[in-house]
Amino acid sequence: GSSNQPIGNILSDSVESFRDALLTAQHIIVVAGAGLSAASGIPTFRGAGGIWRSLDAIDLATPTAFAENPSLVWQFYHYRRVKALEATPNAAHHLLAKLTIPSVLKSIAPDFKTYNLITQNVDRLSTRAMESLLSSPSIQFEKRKNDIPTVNSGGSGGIIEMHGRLFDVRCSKSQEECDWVEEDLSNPLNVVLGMAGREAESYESAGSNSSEAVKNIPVEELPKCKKCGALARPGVVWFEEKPKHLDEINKLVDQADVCLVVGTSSTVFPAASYAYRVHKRGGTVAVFNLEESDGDDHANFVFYGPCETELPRVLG
Ligand SMILES: CC(C)NC(=O)[C@H](Cc1c[nH]c2ccccc12)NC(=O)[C@H](CCCC/N=C(/NCCC(=O)O)S[C@H]1O[C@H](COP(=O)(O)OP(=O)(O)OC[C@H]2O[C@@H](n3cnc4c(N)ncnc43)[C@H](O)[C@@H]2O)[C@@H](O)[C@H]1O)NC(=O)OCc1ccccc1
Ligand SMILES: [Zn+2]
Repeated sequence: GSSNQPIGNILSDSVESFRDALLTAQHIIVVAGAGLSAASGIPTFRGAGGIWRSLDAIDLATPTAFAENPSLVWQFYHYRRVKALEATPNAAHHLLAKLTIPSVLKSIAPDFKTYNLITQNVDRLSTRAMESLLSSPSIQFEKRKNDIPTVNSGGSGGIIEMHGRLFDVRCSKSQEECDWVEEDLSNPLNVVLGMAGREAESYESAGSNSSEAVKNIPVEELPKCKKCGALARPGVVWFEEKPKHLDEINKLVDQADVCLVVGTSSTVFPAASYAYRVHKRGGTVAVFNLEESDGDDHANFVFYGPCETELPRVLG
């Protein structure tokens, strides 16, 4: 573990001991981050992945950046929409989805009552993994046997997208002023963004990652609210903005006795505080990460390596 390990926080990587802890688990939560989608080709925020057109992703995901340059921020999110549409869920997404099947989860956590995924990712890959699970033949049989949860069915089996959804488009006015929002999977989202994206790609393939590739799209050509005609924005939660579903999440965090921390650097709050809260109450925390992260400080177990192989190895 990292040098500033608090005294007494013995970190184990024993699959056996972790599986033992699951035998008495009742309320299981998973807190996931960009590392969950890394194997699907979605860049993470840290390292090279976090740089778009030589701009830091974290600086673009703010209300200020959008107010100052909506053209730039829309091209950033359009790029991520294209990436996320081209991507497919990986083994880690599928494993976490499969655990929503009671008979599957019971085989490793016989006493479980609730299981919920709290994701910081906006790429919709966990939902797609769930949708393909629900449409798979074996599930149809299981469905008839006992009630399979639908996505976000409150209580258990839910996928909670606390930082919003990349494919949601909403009015840029405040909720109170205009509550228009719709999920729009069209690619491109609009012609101008499509053209800008394609031109940028030619830049990129010419090896220059420069901000020159960013077009200056007039605001009136950017996506519009279909209710009041105002400028629209991506339906994600930007820094300084209140995350979604906080009440439901806080209830789940307060009752959880097992928390899996998957592919997150545990640096963005309040998401980074959940494992700590479970650990402080004597719950079991297991971190799945390629490498050491701040999450190790409040964990009992750590499984270093790609989560797309470690999750199936430890929980499959
Ligand atoms: C930078 C940080 C210090 N700042 C914050 O936390 C801020 C401010 C703050 C609030 N409270 C605090 C307390 C202390 C300090 C600061 C704060 N928080 C906020 O602003 C939040 C909102 C934060 C949400 C911002 N939106 C995102 N995303 C959506 C948009 C978009 O995506 O564009 S955050 C975004 O960045 C974060 C990136 O972190 P990760 O997902 O973990 O990704 P990262 O690249 O960092 O790490 C990847 C990890 O995976 C590992 N990995 C890689 N590959 C693999 C692999 N294959 N397998 C396993 N692991 C792997 C790597 O090793 C690495 O560890 C995610 O949360 C992601 O969603 N809002 C808020 O607090 O509002 C107030 C409020 C509260 C209540 C009521 C009213 C108002
Ligand atoms: Zn509107």
